[in-house]
Amino acid sequence: MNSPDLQALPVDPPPSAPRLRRILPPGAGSTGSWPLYGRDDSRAVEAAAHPALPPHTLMRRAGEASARLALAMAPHARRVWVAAGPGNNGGDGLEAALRLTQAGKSVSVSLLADPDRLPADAAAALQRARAAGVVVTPGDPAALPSAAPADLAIDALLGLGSSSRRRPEGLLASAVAQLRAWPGPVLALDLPTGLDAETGQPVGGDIATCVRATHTLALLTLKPGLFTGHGRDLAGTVWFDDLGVTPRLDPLAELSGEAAALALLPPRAHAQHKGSFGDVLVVGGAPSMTGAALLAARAALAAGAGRVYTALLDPAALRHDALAPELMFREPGAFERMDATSLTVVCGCGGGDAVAAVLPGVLERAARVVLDADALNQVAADTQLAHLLRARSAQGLATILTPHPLEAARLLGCTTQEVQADRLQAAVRLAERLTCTVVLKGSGSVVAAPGRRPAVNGSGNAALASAGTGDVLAGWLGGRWAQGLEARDAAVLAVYEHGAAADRWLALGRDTRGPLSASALIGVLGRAVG
Ligand SMILES: NC(=O)C1=CN([C@@H]2O[C@H](COP(=O)(O)OP(=O)(O)OC[C@H]3O[C@@H](n4cnc5c(N)ncnc54)[C@H](OP(=O)(O)O)[C@@H]3O)[C@@H](O)[C@H]2O)[C@@H](O)CC1
Ligand SMILES: [K+]
Repeated sequence: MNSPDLQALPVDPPPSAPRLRRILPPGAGSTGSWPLYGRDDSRAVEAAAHPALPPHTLMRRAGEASARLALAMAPHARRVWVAAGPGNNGGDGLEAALRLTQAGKSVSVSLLADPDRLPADAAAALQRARAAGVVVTPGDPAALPSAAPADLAIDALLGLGSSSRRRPEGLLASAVAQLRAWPGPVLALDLPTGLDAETGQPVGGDIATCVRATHTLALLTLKPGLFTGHGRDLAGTVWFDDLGVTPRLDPLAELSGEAAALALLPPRAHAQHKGSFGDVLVVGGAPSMTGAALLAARAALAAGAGRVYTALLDPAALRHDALAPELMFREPGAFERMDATSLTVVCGCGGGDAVAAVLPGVLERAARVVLDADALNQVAADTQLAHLLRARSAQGLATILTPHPLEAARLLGCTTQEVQADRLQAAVRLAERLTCTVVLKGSGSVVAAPGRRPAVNGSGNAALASAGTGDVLAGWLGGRWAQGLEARDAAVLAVYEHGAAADRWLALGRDTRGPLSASALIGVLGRAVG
C-alpha cells in the first residue's frame, strides 16, 4: 500500500502525525507492545476525550481514517457498499461514506436501523452524509446489485456495542451474510460484526453470524478480541487509528510486537563461555514418544543454552542424537545428582505416565521448570503435585506452564470451551491459582503471570498447527530462559519468536497451505526476529 493513496483525502482536523498504523501482520518497523483495552475501558477513553473536543470530532476522525484506508486497500473499486448498523459503528460507516463520495467513489449505504432512533453522533453523520448526496437506503440489503471483485464493502454494522449474548438476526443477519459472500475486499470498522471485543469469540456463539473481513480498522483503542480466539481469522489485516486520543487508563492486556521481543533477546558478549548461557535438562520421551523430547532438546540447543542434557524416559531408547551430537544424554535419575539450583528443567514432552515418577523431585528442587504436555496432565490429575507446584514460588523457584486449551481446562477443572470462551481470563486464573507464569497456546497465545498484565502474542499463523511444534516451543523457551531472563520475559520472547519463525517461513514463499514441520521450525527459529 503506498502513502499517496493515504494522503488523497482532505483531513478534518489535520492530524499532527500519521495516526493510521498497521498492527498485524507485523511489518518492518513495527513497534514494541500495544495496549489493549476492553469494552468498558474503551468507552471510558471515549467519554474522557469528548469534553475537550468539538461535537462529533471522534466520529469524523473515524470516518476520515476509514475512508483513507478504504481508498488505499481498494484503489480500483468502482463501487463501495457500506452496511451501517443502529449504533455509532454505523455512524462511522456514514462518515466514511461521505468522504468516499467526496473522493469520487460510487457509494451506496444500507442503513439497518430506524433513522429516527440513531444515537446523536450517528444521527449527525447521517444528516451530513445525506446533505452531501450520499444515497442511504434504510432496510433490506438483499436488493443490492451484484458486486465486482474489485468493489469494496464496509462493515459498519456493529462494533463495541455488540450485545454479548445476542447474535445478529433478521435484517442484520442478512447483511452479515451479504458481507460474508462479498466477492471483493471487506473493511470492518472497529471490529468485524459479531466478534466479541474482549474474548475474540463470536457473540451468541455462532461463527457463521460473524463478518470475515480482509481488513479491520480498530478505532480509538485496540481490543484484545482482535488478536486471540477467532479474532485473527475474522479480522484479517489489523489497522489502528487512535483518533488523536491518548488513553489515561491502564490497559487490560498488551499485544507483544517485534520490537518488544528484540528488546528481550539475551545479549551474547565476546568474553562469555558456554557456562554463561545456562544448563537445560529435558525430561520426557517415554516409549514411542522419544521424538518429542528430542525436538525440545534440539530447540533448547538452538535457543542458545550453554549445555543441554536429555533424560529419556524410554529405557530402550538410543542415548545419542545423530542430528544434534551436542546433546548429552543422562538417565532420568541423574537429575538427583545434578546442581538443580542452576538448572532449567523442561519436563513433559512425550513423557506419558512415566513422567510422574520424576516430577516430585523436579518440582521440589529445580530453579526453573517448564512444564508441558504430559507433565501438565499429571499435575491436573494429582493434587499432591499441584501442591508441590504451588509451593515453588514461595521458595523462590520459578515455573512456566505451556498448556494448550485442553490441558488448561484439565488444570482449571473446566471444559475446553470455557477456556476458549475467555482465553485472557483463563490464563490469568491459571497463573494465579498455581502461582506460575502461564503460556496458553492457540491462536493468539496468552502469557499471564501473577500480578502482571497479560500479553497476547502478535506473531504466528496456522502453519504452526503441526505435530511437535509445542515440544519445540517448550524447549526453545527453556533455552532462552536458561540465559538469565525473568520468567515472563522469557515466555513473551519465546512465544513471539516461535510465531515469527512461522511468519518468516511464509514470507520466504513456502507453501502457504502446508504445515511447517517441527524440525524445520527449529531451523528457522534462530532467525525469527531482527
Ligand atoms: N461515539 C463516538 O464518538 C465514537 C464511536 N465509535 C464507534 O462507535 C462504536 C460503538 O458504538 P455503539 O456503542 O453505539 O455500539 P454499536 O456497536 O454501534 O451498536 C450498538 C447498537 O447495536 C444494537 N445491537 C447490539 N447487538 C445487537 C444484535 N446482536 N442484534 C441487533 N442489534 C444489536 C444495540 O442495541 P441494544 O443492545 O442497545 O438494544 C445498539 O442499538 C465503536 O465500535 C466505534 O465503531 C468510535 O469511532 C469512536 C468514536
Ligand atoms: K463493524
